[in-house]
Amino acid sequence: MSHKAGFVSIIGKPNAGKSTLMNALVGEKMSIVTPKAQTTRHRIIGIVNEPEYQIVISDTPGVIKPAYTLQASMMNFVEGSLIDADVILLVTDIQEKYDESDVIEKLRKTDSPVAVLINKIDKSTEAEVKSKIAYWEETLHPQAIFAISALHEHNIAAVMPFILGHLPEHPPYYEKDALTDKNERFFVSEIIREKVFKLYEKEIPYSTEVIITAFKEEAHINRISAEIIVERDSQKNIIIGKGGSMIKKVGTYAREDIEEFLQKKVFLELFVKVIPDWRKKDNYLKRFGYEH
Ligand SMILES: Nc1nc2c(ncn2[C@@H]2O[C@H](COP(=O)(O)OP(=O)(O)OP(=O)(O)O)[C@@H](O)[C@H]2O)c(=O)[nH]1
Repeated sequence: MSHKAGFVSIIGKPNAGKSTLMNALVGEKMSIVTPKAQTTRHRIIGIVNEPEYQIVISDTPGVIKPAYTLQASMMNFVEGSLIDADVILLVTDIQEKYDESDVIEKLRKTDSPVAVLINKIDKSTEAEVKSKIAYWEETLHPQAIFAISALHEHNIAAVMPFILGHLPEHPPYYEKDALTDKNERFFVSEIIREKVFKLYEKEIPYSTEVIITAFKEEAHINRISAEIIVERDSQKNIIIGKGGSMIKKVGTYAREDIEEFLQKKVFLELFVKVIPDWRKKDNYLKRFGYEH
């Protein structure tokens, strides 16, 4: 029996709905989804496995002009994901307010087949959809254009045949029962980071990193310790909140989701640590997994 396998990269502006689309395609809550821009920092790989094919999907950080070292390193992931992709899915919010010319520039340089996915059509009229389709036809001449709602899983089924049509014959790259190449610790830190994104405002989420410092698996409970890293004492105070009220909320919400994810009882301990200007320091970026 012939087998197809290949790499699909999802790219687009911050908040366009890339993570939501990947979750819809992979069918599991794989990368974190929040209403704030730039929550996806790493390349996350989700894998769709069927007897006759294996699709490896990367969800990339939103394309932005880098303002500091962390963002420059985030953009390296995007460049890398365009080079090794068999299929590129460009996700664009139908109400996009950002200038998308930098994304379009990147795509003009690639030889891989591109589909434009006009997302969030649940928030628009038919006339808006038609005019957006015409715009993308004209601007990029992609191999295909789909009008979708990733959140409501509308028209997602149409994307699969496009992907499969462009996937080369190839043996599987990963074990056929693999869902992702990231480990449980990674997802646990992502869940905690998601709560930080949801509970704090302004620059706080962007100044934060979460490190899992202990992960002990016992028969009926996992004991997990994590550090929330911030850049300044003032941010530490905000993270902790009055009498520890805020950090308690982070801990409670995160623990509930981690228990659901691991299907096990969890004891979660959180610490807040200040590392001045960690986002500008190469050694910390490296340690936190942002290759440079
Ligand atoms: N109404 C509507 N909202 C959507 C749809 N798809 C995604 N969203 C919402 O848009 C927001 C951003 O979605 P994400 O999937 O996190 O976007 P992203 O492109 O991965 O964002 P970054 O990781 O910041 O680059 C979330 O609040 C989603 O629920 C959709 O089809 N319709």
